[in-house]
Amino acid sequence: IAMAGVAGRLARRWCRSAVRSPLQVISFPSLQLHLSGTAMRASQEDFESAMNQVKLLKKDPGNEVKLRLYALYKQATEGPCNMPKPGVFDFINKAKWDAWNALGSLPKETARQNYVDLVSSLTASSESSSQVKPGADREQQEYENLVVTSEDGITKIMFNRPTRKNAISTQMYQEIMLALKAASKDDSTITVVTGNGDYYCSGNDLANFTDIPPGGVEEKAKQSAIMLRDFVGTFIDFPKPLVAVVNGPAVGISVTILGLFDAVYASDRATFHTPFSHLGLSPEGCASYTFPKIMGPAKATEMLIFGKKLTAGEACAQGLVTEVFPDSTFQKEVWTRLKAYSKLPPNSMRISKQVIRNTEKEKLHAVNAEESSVLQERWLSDECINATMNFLSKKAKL
Ligand SMILES: CCCCCC/C=C/C(=O)SCCNC(=O)CCNC(=O)[C@H](O)C(C)(C)COP(=O)(O)OP(=O)(O)OC[C@H]1O[C@@H](n2cnc3c(N)ncnc32)[C@H](O)[C@@H]1OP(=O)(O)O
Repeated sequence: IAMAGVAGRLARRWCRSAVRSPLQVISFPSLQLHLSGTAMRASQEDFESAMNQVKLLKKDPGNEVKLRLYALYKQATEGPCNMPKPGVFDFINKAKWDAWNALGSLPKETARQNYVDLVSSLTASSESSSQVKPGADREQQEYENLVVTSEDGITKIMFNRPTRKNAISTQMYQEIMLALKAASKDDSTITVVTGNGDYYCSGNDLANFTDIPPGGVEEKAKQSAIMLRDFVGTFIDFPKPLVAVVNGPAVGISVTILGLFDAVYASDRATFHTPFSHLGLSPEGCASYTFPKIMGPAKATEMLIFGKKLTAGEACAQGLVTEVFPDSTFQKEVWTRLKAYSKLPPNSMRISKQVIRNTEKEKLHAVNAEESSVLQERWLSDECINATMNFLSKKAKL
C-alpha cells in the first residue's frame, strides 16, 4: 500500500512537471520509428515552437507520451544518452534515462523532427477531441490510417487503408497503439478491431522495410523489433474485452495477434494465413505460444511453419475463431450481439478479463520479447530480404 501511494504521488508529480517544461517531460521511446523516415527536416524554429505548444496542451497527454517527448527532446538537444544510469529506486530519473537511452544513436535532426511531429499530432488530437460534440456516435479524426468511433459503449477501431488491403504501415502500428491506449481509458465497455473494405488486413506492409534510417539495415531491424514488441505488448496488456470482427481475409501479424483477443467473430469470406516461412520470417504476436495452446502443436505447425491458409470454418473448428457468420448477415448479427454484450456490467467484465489474463501475462511478455528478438535476426537474412524484394518488385504474391 505504501508503495502504491508513492507510485501515485510520483505519477501526479510527473504529470504536473510534464506540462511545465519540455525538459521535465517523460515518455516512452517507441515512437521514434515511424517518424525517422520523414523527408522534411524540422528547423530550430519549428522545434522551439513545438516546445511552446507542449506547454499549451489542453489535455495531459499521459506519462507514456511525456516520456517520449522527454527522450526526443534530450536526443535532439544533447545527442545520445551518456549520463550514468540512475539507481533502481530513483524511479522517475530511471524511467527518463531508459527512454532517452533507448533512442540509441538516433541523429539529433531526426529526433528534432520526431519531436515536432509528435507535438503536432498531440495538438491535432487535442483540437479534434475538443471539437467532438457529445452524442451517440463520436468519431475521432486524428488518425490517418484508422477510423475510430465510439457508440453504444463500444469503441470501434477500423483499419482504413483499403487500397493496400489494410496492410499495416509503420505509422499505422503507432496509430493502433495510440487508439488502443485511448480505448483502454475511455468510457466504452468493449473494444472492437475490424477492417474497412474487402480485407480485414494483409499484415505487415512489406514496404516498411524500404525506409532505412541512417544507421543502416541493422538499425532498422533493431527499431522494428522494438516497435513490434511495443505493439504486441499493447494487446497483451489491453484491459477491457477486445473483440476482432474479421470482415475478410487476414494475413500475417493480423492473424497471430488474434490469439490475444478475447473473442473473434468472422465472416465466412475470411481466411487466416500466416505465410512466415514463405517470407523467410518466424512467428510473432505470441502465436508461437498461443497457437499451439489454442489448436494443439500439429495444427499450429501447419499454420505457422507450413503457411497453410485456413478458411473461417477451419479456424473456428481449431478454436482461433469464436463463431463464423454468413457474409450477407455478418455485420448485422455481430453488432447486435456486441451491443447486447456492451450492456453487461463493465467493471465485472474488466475484472474477469484481468483474472483470465493475469495468470499468463508474464509468460506472454517473455514470448513477445523472444519472438521480436528472433525476428530482428530474420529480417537481415537472405531468405527474408529476397522474399520482400520479390513482393515489392511484383514478382511474388501470396
Ligand atoms: C515492422 C514491424 C513488425 C513486423 C511484424 C511481422 C509481420 C509479419 C507479417 O505480417 S507477414 C505477412 C505480410 N503480408 C504479406 O506478405 C501480404 C502481401 N500481399 C499479398 O500477397 C497480396 O497483396 C494479397 C494476397 C494480400 C492481396 O492480393 P490481391 O487481392 O491480388 O490484391 P493486390 O495484391 O493487388 O493488393 C492491392 C495493393 O495493395 C498492396 N498490398 C497488399 N498487401 C500488402 C502488404 N502486406 N504490404 C505492402 N503492400 C501490400 C499490393 O501491393 C497492391 O499494391 P499496388 O496496387 O500493386 O501498388
